[in-house]
Amino acid sequence: MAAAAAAAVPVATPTPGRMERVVLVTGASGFQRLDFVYLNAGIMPNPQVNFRALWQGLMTGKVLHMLTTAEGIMTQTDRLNGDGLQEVFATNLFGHLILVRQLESLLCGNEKPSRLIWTSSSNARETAFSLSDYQHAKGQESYSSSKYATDLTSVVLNRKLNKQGLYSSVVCPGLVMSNMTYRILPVFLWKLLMPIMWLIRFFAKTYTLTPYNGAEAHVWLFKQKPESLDALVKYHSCTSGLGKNYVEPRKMDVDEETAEKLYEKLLELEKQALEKYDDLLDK
Ligand SMILES: NC(=O)C1=CN([C@@H]2O[C@H](COP(=O)(O)OP(=O)(O)OC[C@H]3O[C@@H](n4cnc5c(N)ncnc54)[C@H](OP(=O)(O)O)[C@@H]3O)[C@@H](O)[C@H]2O)C=CC1
Ligand SMILES: CC(C)CCC[C@@H](C)[C@H]1CC[C@H]2C3=CC[C@H]4[C@H](C)C(=O)CC[C@]4(C)[C@H]3CC[C@]12C
Repeated sequence: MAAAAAAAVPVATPTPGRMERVVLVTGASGFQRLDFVYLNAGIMPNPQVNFRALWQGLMTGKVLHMLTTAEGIMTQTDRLNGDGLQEVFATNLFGHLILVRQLESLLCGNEKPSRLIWTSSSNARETAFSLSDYQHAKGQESYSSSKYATDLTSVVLNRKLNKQGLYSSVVCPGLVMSNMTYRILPVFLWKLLMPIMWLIRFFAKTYTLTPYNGAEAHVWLFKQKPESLDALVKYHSCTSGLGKNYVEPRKMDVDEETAEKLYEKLLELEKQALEKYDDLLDK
């Protein structure tokens, strides 16, 4: 059991709507402690790319920023899930937070520090997020909002739980070919674009393109001492034009007061969700 407990535990993080799976997947009672939890599940439903804006970006010198962050060129349409929550918020952030809170006793107060590693994105943007609409019911940038809320949540978790030996980090894997990106453009088009993207990579180092390259920051973080990491930094997987992988730390644009306020709202929502699913939880 000690060996199992010392291993990194990859968990699919279900949305609260699939609360049964939280208990099933964690099998929490079988472990004495957890060293690493990677929080990676994510969705981007109904993505729309504004190619006209991308073209204008080319004319105005903003194209590289657009190609790496998708700022100003991507929108999504979100919907409510079966629990009455915005689906992107619930999947990309809230489901993970519920999981973390359920695992808190295994993550905190251990001899060795425990680690949370959230897959965020360079698409996270403050202007897409609003405290008064933290689930992003009103806008069309639910993905960006959910990733910004993820960054804020990680910052608060560090403030609250570092003393108890829990450290949280956020990473961006860069642009990776995955099921998510294959829903943005068809696979054949991405394949045709590949030579162009290899060229773009000479200028945009976050064009990691493969899951292997995209995992560079995840693997790098696994090897770092958590005390040496900066809670206000996002760790980006990068690949050079010649294909060498490395990690670039970049300061996040986060306000700690907003982070605290968001966390209060998340805890309130968690309380409501747990009351609703009380009978399913392993007590
Ligand atoms: N691809 C990219 O360019 C980038 C991706 N990211 C982030 O990386 C992470 C992984 O995405 P990526 O690999 O690209 O995309 P994929 O679509 O390939 O993977 C998403 C994963 O999330 C799981 N998932 C989705 N919804 C739920 C749910 N409700 N409950 C449980 N699991 C769920 C999926 O499981 P299943 O298949 O069983 O549904 C799947 O394993 C995401 O957080 C994404 O935002 C960040 C930056 C860039
Ligand atoms: C010549 C090609 C590369 C043109 C492709 C245009 C768009 C389909 C893509 C340009 C930028 C891409 C993205 C940037 C950031 C990603 C972000 C980090 C993420 O988390 C999910 C995917 C991205 C939004 C991605 C999506 C496709 C682009 C908009």
